[in-house]
Amino acid sequence: MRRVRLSPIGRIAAGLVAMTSMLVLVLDLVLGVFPAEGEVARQVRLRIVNALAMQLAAIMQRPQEQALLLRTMHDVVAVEPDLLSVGLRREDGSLLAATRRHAQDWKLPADGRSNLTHVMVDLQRNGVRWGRIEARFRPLASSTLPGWLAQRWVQFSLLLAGLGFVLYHLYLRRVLQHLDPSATIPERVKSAFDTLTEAVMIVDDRGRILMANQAFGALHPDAVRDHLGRPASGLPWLAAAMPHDAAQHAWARVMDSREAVTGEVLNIAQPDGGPPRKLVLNASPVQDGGGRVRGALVTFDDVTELDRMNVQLRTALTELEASRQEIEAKNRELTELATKDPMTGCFNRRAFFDAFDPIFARARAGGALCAIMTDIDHFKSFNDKYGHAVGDLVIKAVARTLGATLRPQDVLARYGGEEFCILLPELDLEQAWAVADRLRHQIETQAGQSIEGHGALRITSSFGVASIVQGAETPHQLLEQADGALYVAKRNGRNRAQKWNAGETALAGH
Ligand SMILES: Nc1nc2c(ncn2[C@@H]2O[C@H](COP(=O)(O)OP(=O)(O)OP(=O)(O)O)[C@@H](O)[C@H]2O)c(=O)[nH]1
Repeated sequence: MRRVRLSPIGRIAAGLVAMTSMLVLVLDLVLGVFPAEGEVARQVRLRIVNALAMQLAAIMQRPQEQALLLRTMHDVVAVEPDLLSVGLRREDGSLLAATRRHAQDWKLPADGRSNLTHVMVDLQRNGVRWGRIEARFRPLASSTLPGWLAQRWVQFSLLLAGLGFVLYHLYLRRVLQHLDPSATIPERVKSAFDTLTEAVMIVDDRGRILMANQAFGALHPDAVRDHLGRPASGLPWLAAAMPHDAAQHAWARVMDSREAVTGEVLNIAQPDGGPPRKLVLNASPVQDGGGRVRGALVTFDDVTELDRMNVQLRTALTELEASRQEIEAKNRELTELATKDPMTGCFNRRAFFDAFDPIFARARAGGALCAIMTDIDHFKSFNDKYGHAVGDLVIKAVARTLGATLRPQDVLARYGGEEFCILLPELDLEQAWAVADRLRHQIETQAGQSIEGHGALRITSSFGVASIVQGAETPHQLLEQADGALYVAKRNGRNRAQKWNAGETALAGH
C-alpha cells in the first residue's frame, strides 16, 4: 500500500492544528468552554427522577392507589426514551412496585450513589425516609463512535481542526515560500557554494530557485536581488539569453531527460549597454535516494574574460603570423639580393660558386656534370650602336632565353658583363653540347625578337662546353675548360657551340 506522505508544510500545519486543539482543550478545562454532556445529562435525569418521586409521593398519600402508582411509573418510562426501568423500593430493600425488568436489571452502584445510568432519589413520609425511587437509564450515546461523533462539540472541534489545517497550510505555504524546508539548502552548504568562483544555482523540480551562490549575483546587476523561490525561467535577464520556450531551458531539459547538459553558451546582455557576458552553462539533475528527480544543479562559468583574452591572443597570433610572413618575404628579398643578379635574375657569381661546390662534389663521387660558358657575340657593338640601355636589354633577353628551357636542377649564373655560365648535372658531354647548341639556336632566333622598338636585333652567342669526365679536379678547372672551349668557338667564327678539347685549346693558346 502506498504510504501517504505529508509535505513538510503539511506536517507543520498538522502540528499547529494539534497545538491549537490542545490549547482549546486546556481552555475548556480551565474555563469550561464546551458543555460537559455527561454532567448535563446527569442533571436532566436527576430532575426526571425527582419529578417522578414527587408524583409518586403524592399518589402514595392516598391509600389503595397501587395501580395508579404503577401506571404512572410505566407512563414515565414510556415517554422518556433514555429511561429503561423504574422501581420503588422500601427501606428494607423489598420492591414495592417496578416496571419491566427492573428487579433483574437493577444493580446498585458500587459506591451506593447515583450515577449517569443509575439514579436514586429518597422518599420520605412525615420527615422519615421510608424508601427510594430507582431509575435505570441508557448509557449516553457518546460512548459509541457514531454517538461520539454526533456530539456538537466533537463536530465543532473536527470542523475547527479541518479548517485550521487548510488555513495553516495556505498561510504557511505563502509565508514559508522562501523557507520551505524541502527547499532550504542548509546554510553551511550555501556557504560552501559561496566560496566557489563559479556561479551555482539549485532549482527544485518546478524550476524554482532554492539556492544561488554569491558568484551568481555577479552575473548581472539584477541577479543580486532576492530570487529564492522564484522560477529561474522567470528571471528576465537570464531568460533573455535562453530559448523562448521555457521547456527548452537547460534545467527543464535536464530534469526531463535526467541527463546532464554541458558546455551550453549563453550571452547575458548587460543593462549598461556594455559587451554581453559570455557564460558556459552546465546542468545536472538532482535525485533523491529513491531516484526521483528533485531538481537540478546549474553552474555558470563566466568565460567573458577568457574569451576576450582568447580574442586578443588570436589577434596577436594573426599579427605575429603576418609579421612572420613579412619577415620571410624580407628574408627572401634579402636572399634574392644576396644571391641573384639584379638585372637578369640569374645567380650572381658568389651564389653560383656556393651551389657549384656541392654539385661538383656529388659528381666527383660518381655522376655526370657539364659546364657551359657562353658570351654574347660582339656585344660591345650593341652598346656602341644603340647605347648602354639597349645593351642591358640584350643581356636580359639572352638571360631570359637561356633560363627558359633549363631544368630545375640546372644552374644559370651571370658570370660577367655579358658572359653566362650554366651547370648541367647528370648530362654527359654530348648531351650538354646538344643543350648548348639548342640554346645557341634559340638566342639566334628568339632573343633579338623579344626586344621591342629596335627592329629585329640580331643577337648570337658562342658556347663552350666541358664535362667533369674530361679531368677537371675543381670547379674552377671545369669552368676554365668550358671557357677554353668558348674561346675556340669565338675564334672559329662565333655563334657556335664548342666542346672542350685539350689539344684545340692548347693550339688556340688559351
Ligand atoms: N650595356 C652593358 N654593357 C656592358 C655590361 N657589362 C659589360 N659591358 C660592356 O660589354 C663590353 C664587352 O665587350 P667585349 O668583351 O669586348 O666583347 P666584344 O669584343 O664586343 O665581343 P666578343 O669579342 O664577341 O666577345 C664592354 O664594352 C663592356 O663595357 C653591362 O652590364 N651592360
